Amino acid sequence: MTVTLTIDALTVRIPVGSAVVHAATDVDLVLEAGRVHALVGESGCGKSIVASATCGLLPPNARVSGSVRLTSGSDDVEIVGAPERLLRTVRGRRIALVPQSAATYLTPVRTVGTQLGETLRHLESRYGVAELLDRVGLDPECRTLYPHELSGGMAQRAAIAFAIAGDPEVIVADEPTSSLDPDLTERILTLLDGCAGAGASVLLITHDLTAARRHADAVSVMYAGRILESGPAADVLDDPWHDYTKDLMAALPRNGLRPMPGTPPELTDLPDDCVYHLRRPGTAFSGGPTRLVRTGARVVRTRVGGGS
Ligand SMILES: Nc1ncnc2c1ncn2[C@@H]1O[C@H](COP(=O)(O)OP(=O)(O)OP(=O)(O)O)[C@@H](O)[C@H]1O
Repeated sequence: MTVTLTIDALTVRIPVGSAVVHAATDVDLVLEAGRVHALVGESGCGKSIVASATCGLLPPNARVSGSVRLTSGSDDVEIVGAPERLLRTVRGRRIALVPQSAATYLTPVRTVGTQLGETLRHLESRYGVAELLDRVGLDPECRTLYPHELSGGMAQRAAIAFAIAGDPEVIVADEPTSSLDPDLTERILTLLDGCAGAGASVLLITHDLTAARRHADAVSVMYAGRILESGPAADVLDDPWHDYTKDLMAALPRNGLRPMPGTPPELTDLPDDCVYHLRRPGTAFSGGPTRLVRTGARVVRTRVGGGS
């Protein structure tokens, strides 16, 4: 059965003291079954907030509008605003999150094996503890370790084992390889490819544009809470249309390491419009109202009445 996760006009505002963080603005994303969709963009642009929203795990004081809809045949579940008892039936079984700070999700006083075993029983999983640890490249002996005995990379792999335990329809992996060496990175990304190959929708949040190019079918580029460009990964990353994506690509070592202009903005009390023109004066894509314009399989945020 084809399952999709459709994020539609997702907007998240988080009050912090007397200010408001514009953590996500009008985010549209469609995750299709059997495909890896990469979400890229600089630190603090809102990628993890989108990840949390897909699993109903936003901070309790967040103000959320828009929709995150899981569709499978005639079964339609809306995540935004769903009661916790419904979310509990969805998390792990239908949508699983590989959190960015993997170690903090484990209970410190129980071994990895005990916690993973409980998760497997709860999800009525078809896997065993040793089998899952092996799939993520961990020695099955790791079952006897406590979370504080895991390195950052081991904790990340343990988090992936928890996420895939229930064969979820959607896997949201928030920088799952940031603490791993190149070999393990490749192994984990290949494992996620395999999950997509078996029918899952995978959202891969990453700073690694080369990995996104190699492993993702589609990519969305995010800046200051907004999607600026989306489309097939090879098209967008080899031939970017938006100036922001061009700047990101030009900053890669293989493209000459040209530094990004300026620095990313604070997301506190941003104006209503896209703000990339403040970093790159003269860009035709930002500076005034913008909207996402579709051309074939590609979508690019374009200035209304003056875009390129
Ligand atoms: N619990 C929270 N309360 C208030 N603001 C938050 C909270 N979580 C995230 N933010 C803010 O929301 C914005 C987006 O953060 P987010 O973590 O989603 O960025 P990111 O793109 O995932 O960054 P990175 O690549 O560094 O992980 C940032 O300004 C961040 O400070």
